[in-house]
Amino acid sequence: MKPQLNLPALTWLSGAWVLCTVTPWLAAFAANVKALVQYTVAKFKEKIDIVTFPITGKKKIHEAYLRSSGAAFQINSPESRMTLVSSPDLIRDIAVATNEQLSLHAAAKDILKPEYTMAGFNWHSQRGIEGIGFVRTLRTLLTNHLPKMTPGVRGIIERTFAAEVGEQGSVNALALSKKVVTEISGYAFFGGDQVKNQEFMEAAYCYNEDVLYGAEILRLTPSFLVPAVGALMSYCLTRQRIFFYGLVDLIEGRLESRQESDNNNDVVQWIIDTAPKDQKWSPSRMAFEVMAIWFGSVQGLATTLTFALYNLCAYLEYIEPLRNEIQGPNGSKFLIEGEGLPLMDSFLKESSRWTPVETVTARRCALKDFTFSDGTFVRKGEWVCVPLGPMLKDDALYPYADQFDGFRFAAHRTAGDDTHKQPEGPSKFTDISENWQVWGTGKITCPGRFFVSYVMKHVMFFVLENYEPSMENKAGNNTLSWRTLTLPSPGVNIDFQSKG
Ligand code: HEM
Repeated sequence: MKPQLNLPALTWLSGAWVLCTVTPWLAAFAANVKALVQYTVAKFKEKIDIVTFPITGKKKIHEAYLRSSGAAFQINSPESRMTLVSSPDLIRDIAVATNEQLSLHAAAKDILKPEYTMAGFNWHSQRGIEGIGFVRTLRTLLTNHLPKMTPGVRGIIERTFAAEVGEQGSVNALALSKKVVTEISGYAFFGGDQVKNQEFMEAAYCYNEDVLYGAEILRLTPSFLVPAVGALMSYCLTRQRIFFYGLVDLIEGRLESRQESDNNNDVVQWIIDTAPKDQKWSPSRMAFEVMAIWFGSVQGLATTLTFALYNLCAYLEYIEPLRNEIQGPNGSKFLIEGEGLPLMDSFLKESSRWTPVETVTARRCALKDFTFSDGTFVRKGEWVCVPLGPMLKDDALYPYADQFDGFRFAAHRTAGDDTHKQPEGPSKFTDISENWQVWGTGKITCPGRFFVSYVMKHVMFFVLENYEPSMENKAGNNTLSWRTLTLPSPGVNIDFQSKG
């Protein structure tokens, strides 16, 4: 008998074979498609994050900080992926990293594009290779000189307010702050004679904004076009050249008349004196150094002062105690010693906590792969930062952080009993601490902070002595966010009524 084909069995068998071989393949295919879709969505989201970062970056950092419960977190920014750390241990990792590992200068170069925006200054990525004379210049020599500057500084403030406000009037707060800060900084940096050179001071006044706007355009330009756009920009930024060559002339003059220069007490002279002797800096190199410090100095100080004036107008109840302080013995002491005024000091510190200009600090570019002590890995070329803005609004660090308390940092015997206690006790505006990252961390802290405190106190002193300030538009939004910055909104005026 011929063997018969068992068709149903065969059909079942081939069906089983198809199921066994094709199903896993189908499953793998589906898994791959799913992974591809997920990857594409993630990449797309990353691109959206990057494109929208200038507008949403600050908010994203704040939200991620709240979710992180103290752990490191990552945010994509147009320049690089940022790893943000807020716990003391991880901040200490940044503080003790070597200059070859994490670089402030490389991150600053990415942001400011100085080779195009600062008259061609292409500084070294590693801090310290070309000396750090600027730290002694600002931290020691300028700070020690502050009390001697007081008559000159008071004269500048008086003249600027007379010209911009008069007996009373409504003026743009940022423009006024920039004017007065530029004049005082000019006096501290270049000396009394150079500030009389109007063309030079006009260029110095505009230089910061030219750098900021120029760098912003280059950051928005596709990378392959940056060299061409940058070269064109350098050509157009004529004020940078006026400022640069003005500084070169000033420095050459100082170097030629060495004897006379010994009488100069200003930043230009101290940069000449502290320049690394073994590197034989040219006048141009010294001029670049002054330009870089000038940029760091004027913009941040003018914006911080603007916010302090805003807060004085927003919280008018502080005017009376602050005025009593300047009219008492603390006021006279400040005019002689250039420091003090504990209530004013606390008010300025609270103002910086309330409205910090920068949301991140200790920004560093990893020059090589870097691993934090908790194992968080940062690839070469990426950035690390500290989320300063969210930390300053954290109840765990600042009790009732969502309330403005102008005297929270003052000793309670001077401030009264109704203020919120800081767990660590009273502190000064210029103090450095683990929680107060406003001035930086570790070996890189702001050497200009004593100058900042001195200038802000003098301007506030003058306002309290002479005016009753208030916001012209009380309901308006006075600030705006761009990237990680908080800036004064355009057109915000303060009404200065004569105190009578
Ligand atoms: C309110 C205004 C200011 C704030 C909030 C501020 C803040 C800072 C911070 C946070 C750093 C450290 C940078 C980092 O780690 O990322 C720094 C560095 C620096 N600041 Fe300021 N600063 C201000 C004004 C000034 C002024 C007025 C000057 C000059 C007179 C100045 C000169 C410098 C210099 C030269 C450095 C670099 C220090 C170094 O590399 O060792 N700053 N500043």
